[in-house]
Amino acid sequence: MTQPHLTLTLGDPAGIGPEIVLKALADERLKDYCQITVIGSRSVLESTYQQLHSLTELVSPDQISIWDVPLSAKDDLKTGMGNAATGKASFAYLNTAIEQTIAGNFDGIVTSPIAKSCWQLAGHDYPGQTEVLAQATDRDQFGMLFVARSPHTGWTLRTLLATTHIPLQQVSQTLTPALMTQKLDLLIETLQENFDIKQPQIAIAGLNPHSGENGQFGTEEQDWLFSWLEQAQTTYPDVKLIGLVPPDTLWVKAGLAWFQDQSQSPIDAYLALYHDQGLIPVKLMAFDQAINTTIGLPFIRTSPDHGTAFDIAGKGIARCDSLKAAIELAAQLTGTKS
Ligand SMILES: NC(=O)c1ccc[n+]([C@@H]2O[C@H](COP(=O)([O-])OP(=O)(O)OC[C@H]3O[C@@H](n4cnc5c(N)ncnc54)[C@H](O)[C@@H]3O)[C@@H](O)[C@H]2O)c1
Ligand SMILES: N[C@H](C(=O)O)[C@H](O)COP(=O)(O)O
Repeated sequence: MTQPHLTLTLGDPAGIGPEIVLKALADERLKDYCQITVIGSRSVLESTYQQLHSLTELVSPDQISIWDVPLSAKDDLKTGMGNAATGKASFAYLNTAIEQTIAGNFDGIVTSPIAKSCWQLAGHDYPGQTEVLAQATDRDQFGMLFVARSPHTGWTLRTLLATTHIPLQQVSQTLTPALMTQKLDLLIETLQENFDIKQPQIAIAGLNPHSGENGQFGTEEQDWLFSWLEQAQTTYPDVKLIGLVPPDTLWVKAGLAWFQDQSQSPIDAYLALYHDQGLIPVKLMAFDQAINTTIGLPFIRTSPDHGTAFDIAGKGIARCDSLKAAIELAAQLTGTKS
């Protein structure tokens, strides 16, 4: 089987993207999994290399495949200071990757972090890269799945977010039976098709404290979530749906399976109802291992679970582990894409 040819976008050029790209690609083992072409500014990679190669191990830009998307001469680039120019540049890197992947020149996309605020400054009103990818591929059913394999026990934590970049006060009104069904359908398809888990066990979080405590602390569970779950279990007799688990204890066994013994949790995936309900435990346990995987696209797209880290950009101390894990997962899943 030929190796997948992935494209890796540079992300916001003022963030840690250029540094972690050169750090990750310094690992020769990645060549065992895939070919990689970086899409971004060659000059930014060269200046990052000049600035940091004496502090940390980096691959030289002349040793890697780069699809150069130059910064415009007037772009004001200061490492650690995202702005409209860096937002414009990172938006262009992503769109070039999408165009070339749709054209069949790449098998999948790995995206380095962008700053949503810089996209806004550049006039691109998207909540993130996920929505750009979905719009460009005409997909209205897609999901944000975080995948992380424990370096302690080998157990894999998978967490799908039912809602993502919306204000907390909008979560309850955004959650509907149709949305939950859409996300659960995608999750089950992904577990069965891409992870070869034919009869998955999926835990679903409640929304309110203690899942509403019989309506005492909120009524969404009683009003519709419990009946939706019952219906969903009937729809999927081969899948074990567990819930609505009170969110404050939902992750306890995941923690034991992550740090102590994988048999502590038989759960193949967690369905969290909103961004931080799912990502606080993911990033607490697995910050350096977790991979953001967009499900529902016609091609594989992964991304590290962290952002542009403007506060440490240019210091040579950013870790590339999550990016490397994203590259490895993209290579692995490209082979299984149905
Ligand atoms: N995948 C993505 O594109 C992605 C993910 C999350 C946040 N963001 C965006 O990034 C910007 C900054 O977000 P934030 O500050 O909330 O989160 P962040 O992940 O950029 O940083 C949070 C903290 O973690 C540290 N950190 C992050 N990545 C690290 C790494 N690889 N190695 C060492 N330390 C690391 C940072 O120094 C910072 O202290 C925002 O605009 C946000 O929207 C993008
Ligand atoms: N919510 C993700 C995280 O915290 O890692 C990230 O912001 C996703 O954003 P994109 O849609 O731009 O991948």
